[in-house]
Amino acid sequence: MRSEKSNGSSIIHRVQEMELDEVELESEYDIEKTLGEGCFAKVLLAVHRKCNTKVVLKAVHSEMTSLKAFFREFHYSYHLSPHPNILSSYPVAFKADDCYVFAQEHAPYGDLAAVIREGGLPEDACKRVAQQLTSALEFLHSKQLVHRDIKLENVLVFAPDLSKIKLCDFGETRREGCLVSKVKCTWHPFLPPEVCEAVSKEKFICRTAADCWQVAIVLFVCLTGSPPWKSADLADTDFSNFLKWQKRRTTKLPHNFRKFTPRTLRMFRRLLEQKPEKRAPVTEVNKYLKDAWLTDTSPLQRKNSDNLYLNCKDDDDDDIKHVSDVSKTRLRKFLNSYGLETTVDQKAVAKRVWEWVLSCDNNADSALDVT
Ligand SMILES: Nc1ncnc2c1ncn2[C@@H]1O[C@H](COP(=O)(O)OP(=O)(O)OP(=O)(O)O)[C@@H](O)[C@H]1O
Repeated sequence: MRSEKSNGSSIIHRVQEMELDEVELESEYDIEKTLGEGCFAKVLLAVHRKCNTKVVLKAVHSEMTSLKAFFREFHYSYHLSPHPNILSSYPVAFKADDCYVFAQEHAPYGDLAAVIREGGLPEDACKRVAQQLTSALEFLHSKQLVHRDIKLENVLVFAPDLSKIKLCDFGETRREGCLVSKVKCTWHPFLPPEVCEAVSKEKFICRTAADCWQVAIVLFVCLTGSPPWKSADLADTDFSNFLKWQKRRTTKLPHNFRKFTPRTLRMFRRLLEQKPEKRAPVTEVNKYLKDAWLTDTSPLQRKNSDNLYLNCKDDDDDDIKHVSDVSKTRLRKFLNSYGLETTVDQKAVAKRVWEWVLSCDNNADSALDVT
């Protein structure tokens, strides 16, 4: 076995902390808009006045996260940046008002949740996502890191035909083998069974296999437009039907898997293996990239294909934003009906975020951007 030092991964496990300068955000940056809002952070598109450079500022509320957690996210984000399918973070971190802030590059087309359409995306676009996401995770896993929160919102889009995507949000990233508790705020349908069954606050071992499961769910959603089940536990009929088929207790293929070719089914069977120790590594996906994935292209998928390429020719940012906002709201509503896995008091978070939004922004327009 190679030592950590010889494969160059030791630096990445040594999270560096530093003195954070206090910066008055509005005096150094023009805040153009709020790009996104997660459970703990607000993501702002800003122009650094002195350099006239457009950057994205991820501002994590200091009451909702520890300095240690902030440094960990900043450290991993920065050190993983060299990979072409990982969002680039800049070596810029500071404190502003009640937030810890670091800077990133801007993804002009938002996240994958905004692109997903009812009926699924065209097969070639899904394969492009598969290849790039796999490459990013291979890189992470080679450094013994586990992302732990692979979902549509954490895959950013740099080209509307999905020929360039990047993985982001390393707030939950941990070293493989360490003890972790459940990710606090994520979509339930994306959780692997070993995480679903862990009791809240209970610690369990962090494994790369969790990312492999989540990649499979992301690909399933890309190909069909919705997740395969509400929750990966036996009480969920869709999941238990899949499990019966997977374990060859029945030949009856679950209805939502019927559009896949035998090769795609094999890929899902291997990546969605119930036991993490038996689950295929993320590189499994590469074995199927040259195969056909869908038995037939549905009319909806054909329409979505036209839209995807139409976006490529369309230079009007506002139109793209409108289409993606509508799509994202639809998907969010849908996933909400499936349940958000969270131990966070959502009302308290929302109240605090709003207080913070109002106190951070001098300008009422940017506060209105928050969805
Ligand atoms: N660099 C970027 N360019 C464009 N949009 C971005 C960028 N970074 C984040 N976003 C948008 O902001 C959203 C939230 O970002 P991010 O996942 O980093 O925040 P978070 O608070 O960690 O979220 P979570 O709820 O997953 O913990 C993303 O889903 C995306 O829509």
